Amino acid sequence: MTMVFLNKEIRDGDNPDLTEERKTATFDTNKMAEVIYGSEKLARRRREISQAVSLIPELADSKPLPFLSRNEKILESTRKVTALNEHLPRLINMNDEDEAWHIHSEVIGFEGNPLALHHSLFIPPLVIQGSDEQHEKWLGRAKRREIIGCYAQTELGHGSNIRKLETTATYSLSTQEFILHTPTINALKWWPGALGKSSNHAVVVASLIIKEQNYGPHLFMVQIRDEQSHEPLPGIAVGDIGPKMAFNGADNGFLGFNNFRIPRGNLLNRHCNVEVDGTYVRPPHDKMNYAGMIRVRSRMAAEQGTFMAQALTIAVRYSAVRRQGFLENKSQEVKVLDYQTQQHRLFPAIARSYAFIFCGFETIQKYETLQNEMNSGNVSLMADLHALTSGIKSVVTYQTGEGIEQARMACGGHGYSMASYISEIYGCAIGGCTYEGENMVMLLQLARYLVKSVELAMRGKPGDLGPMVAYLAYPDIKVDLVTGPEAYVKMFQHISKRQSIKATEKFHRKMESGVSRDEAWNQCAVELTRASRLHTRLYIIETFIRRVDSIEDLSIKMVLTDLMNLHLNYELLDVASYALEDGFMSSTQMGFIKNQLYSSLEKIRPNAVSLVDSFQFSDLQLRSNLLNFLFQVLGRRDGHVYQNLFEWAKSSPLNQTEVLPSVTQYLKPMMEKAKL
Ligand SMILES: CCCCC/C=C\C/C=C\C/C=C\C/C=C\C/C=C\CCCCC(=O)SCCNC(=O)CCNC(=O)[C@H](O)C(C)(C)COP(=O)(O)OP(=O)(O)OC[C@H]1O[C@@H](n2cnc3c(N)ncnc32)[C@H](O)[C@@H]1OP(=O)(O)O
Ligand SMILES: Cc1cc2nc3c(=O)[nH]c(=O)nc-3n(C[C@H](O)[C@H](O)[C@H](O)COP(=O)(O)OP(=O)(O)OC[C@H]3O[C@@H](n4cnc5c(N)ncnc54)[C@H](O)[C@@H]3O)c2cc1C
Repeated sequence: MTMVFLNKEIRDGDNPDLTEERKTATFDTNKMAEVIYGSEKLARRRREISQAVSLIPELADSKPLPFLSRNEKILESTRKVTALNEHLPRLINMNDEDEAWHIHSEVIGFEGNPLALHHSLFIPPLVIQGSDEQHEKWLGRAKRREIIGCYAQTELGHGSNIRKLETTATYSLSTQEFILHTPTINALKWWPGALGKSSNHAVVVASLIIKEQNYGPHLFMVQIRDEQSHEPLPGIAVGDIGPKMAFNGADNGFLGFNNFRIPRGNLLNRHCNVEVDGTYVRPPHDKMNYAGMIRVRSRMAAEQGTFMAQALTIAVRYSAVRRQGFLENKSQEVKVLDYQTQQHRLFPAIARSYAFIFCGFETIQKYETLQNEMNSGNVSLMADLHALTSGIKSVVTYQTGEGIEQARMACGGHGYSMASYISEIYGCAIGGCTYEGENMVMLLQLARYLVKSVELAMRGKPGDLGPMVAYLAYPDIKVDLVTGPEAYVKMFQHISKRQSIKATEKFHRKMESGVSRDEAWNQCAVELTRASRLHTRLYIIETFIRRVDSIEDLSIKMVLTDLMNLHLNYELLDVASYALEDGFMSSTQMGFIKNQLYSSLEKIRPNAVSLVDSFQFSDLQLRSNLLNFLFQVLGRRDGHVYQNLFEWAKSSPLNQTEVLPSVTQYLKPMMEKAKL
C-alpha cells in the first residue's frame, strides 16, 4: 500500500526509519523538485522518463558494473547506449537536451559510454564553429548517429597551454587541402573520450599553418576510420590509452597523423576561414575557437552539483537507517544522522549541491545568451563569461570532490565498499578538476580579469567595471550580520575585494622591483588563485540568494531559507580569517556565525532525507535497482541496507566457488611446506 503525505510517497515495506524521516518533512518533495530542475514540466518529465525506463529490461544493467572487467564495461555501456538509441524517440523529446541528459544518466550511470562525448563535445563545436554548409554536410548525420565523433584537442605533451599544441594543419595551395601531421610523440592527441575504439570522426584541434605562418589552434572535421570496416584510415594511428581512475566504460584515446590530407572545407569556418589562395579571414574574437570550452564549463556547475547530490542521497539515506551509539535514551541506539558531526559533514554539502545547481542554471542561460549574441556577430560577452565559468568550474569541481569524499566517510566502513558506489561517483566527478581546463590554470584566467578590474577601479574608473565586479569599487562599510543575507554578501564582498586588491598590489610591487611581468605573476599566483576562489564563492552565494528570493511557495521557501542560511554561515566561517585579519569581522561576529550554523543544522535535520529525496534520483540512476541487479546498496530508496549488503557479498564472483585457485596454487602448498 502507498500512502501519500504532502505528496511525499510513503510506502509500506520501506525501512521504518526512512519512513519516519519522510513523514517529518515540512514540504512537498515534488514541489522542491520543480524548484531544483527549474520547472514543473521538467521535474515531471524526469519522473515520467525514469518510470518508462524502469519498464524496459534491456535498458537496465545486465550485470553489476563493479564486478566487470574494462572490456566488459565498454561492451555493457555500448550495449545500453545502442539499445537506448532505439527507444529514445518514443521516450524523450529529441530536441530537449535536459531530457536527453537525464535519460542517459539513468541508463548509463557514471562510467561513461562511447556516445557521451559525441553529444557533449563533438556536436556542439560543429554547431558553434561550423558554417551552414558544414551543418548540412555533417550535423544531420551526427544527430542521427550515422557517424560517431569526439573532440581531440589535448596532446601527450600539452593540454593546458593550447597555444603550444604541436599537431599541425598545413594548408597546401596546390591541392587546396590541409595536411594534418603529428611531428613528435608528444604531439599525439591523448585523452579524448570515445576516440580510442569507438569514434569514426573527430573534431581535431591543430595549429593552422599557411605559408609557414602559424595562426594558432583551429578546429577541423576529420574522418579517422572507414565507415564500413571501422579500420583506421591510412595515415592515422589511433587506440585506447588504458584504464583510468574512473570512466572505464569509455575509451579515451590517442591519435596520430602522418601527413593526413583533408579538404579545405573541413576547417570549421563559421567565424574564420582560409580562402582558396591561402588568405586567412580572422574571427571576430581572438579566442573564438575556444568558445566550445566556455560552453562545457558553463554546464559544469549543474552537472557537478548533481554528482554531489547523488553521493549525498546515498549517504543521508544510509545515515537515517544506520544506528550506532547512544544519546540520551540508552534503550535504543541513535540514527547516526542525529550526531551533530554527521550533520556538519553532510548538510553543508547538501546546501552546496543546491547552490551549484541553481548557479548552474544561471550560467547555462548566460551561455545561451552568449551563443545567440555570437551568432549575430557580437562577441562582447565572451570575456566576462570566460572569466566567470573559469572560476565556477574550478570551485565547484573542487568542492564537489570534498563533498563526495565526506559522503563516503559518513558511511563508515560500508562507504569504502563498492556497494556504496560512492568511489565511482567520486572518480567521475573529480575528473572535472582536470578536464575542461586544469583548475589552477582556470583560476589564474579569472585572476587576469580580476587584476584588470582592480586596476580599473584604482585608476578611478569604477563606471567601467562590469556588474560582476562592481563591488571592487564599493566603500568598506561595516555590517551587522544579524540583519540577514545582504549583510553576509557585503561581508563576502569586502573579503573578496580585499584579497583581489592585495594580490594585485603584490603583483604591482613585484614588477616595480624589477621582476618581469610573467615572473611577478608566478610569484603572486597562490594569492591570485585565492582571490579567484573568493570571487567565485561570492557569486555562488548571490545566485543562491536570488533563487530563494524568487520562490513563491512558502513551505519551500522556508526550508530553502534554512539551507541558504546554512550555506551563508558555512561559507563565511570558512573564509573568516580574511575578515578577522583587518578587523572587518569581530570575534563576537565569528561566534554569531558559528551559533547560526549549529542552529541551521538542527533546523535542517527533520528535512534532511526529503531534501535529498527531492532530487528524485531513481534507484536505477543510483545503480541500486534490486529488480535487475544487486548493486549500490546503501542509498536504496527503501532503506533495506543490511540484507542487501549480504546479497551483494554473496553475488561476488569470488564467492561462486568455496576454494579459490589462489588457495590451491599458493597458500595450500605454503602451509603444507611449513608443516614439514
Ligand atoms: C543531447 C544529448 C546528451 C547526451 C548525453 C550523453 C551522455 C551523458 C551521460 C552521462 C555523462 C556523465 C557524465 C559526463 C561528465 C563529464 C564528461 C566527461 C569528460 C569531459 C570531457 C572533457 C573534455 C576536455 O577536457 S576538452 C580539452 C579542454 N582543454 C582545456 O580546457 C584547455 C585549457 N586551456 C585553455 O583554455 C587556454 O589554453 C587558456 C588557459 C585559456 C590560455 O589560452 P591562451 O590562448 O594562451 O590565452 P592567454 O592566457 O594568453 O589569454 C589571452 C586572453 O584571452 C582570453 N581568453 C582565454 N580564453 C578565452 C575564452 N575561452 N574566451 C574569451 N577569452 C579568452 C584571456 O582571458 C586573455 O584575456 P586578456 O588578455 O587578459 O584580456
Ligand atoms: C577524464 C578526462 C577526460 C578528458 N577528455 C578529454 C577530451 O575529450 N578531449 C580532450 O581534448 N582532452 C580531454 N582531456 C584532457 C584534459 O582536458 C587535460 O588533461 C586538461 O586540460 C589538463 O591539461 P594537462 O593534462 O596538460 O595538465 P597540465 O597542464 O600538464 O597540468 C599539470 C600541472 O601543471 C599545472 N600548470 C600547468 N600550466 C600552468 C600554468 N600556466 N600556471 C600554473 N600551473 C600550471 C597544473 O595546475 C597542474 O597542477 C580529458 C582529461 C580527463 C582527465
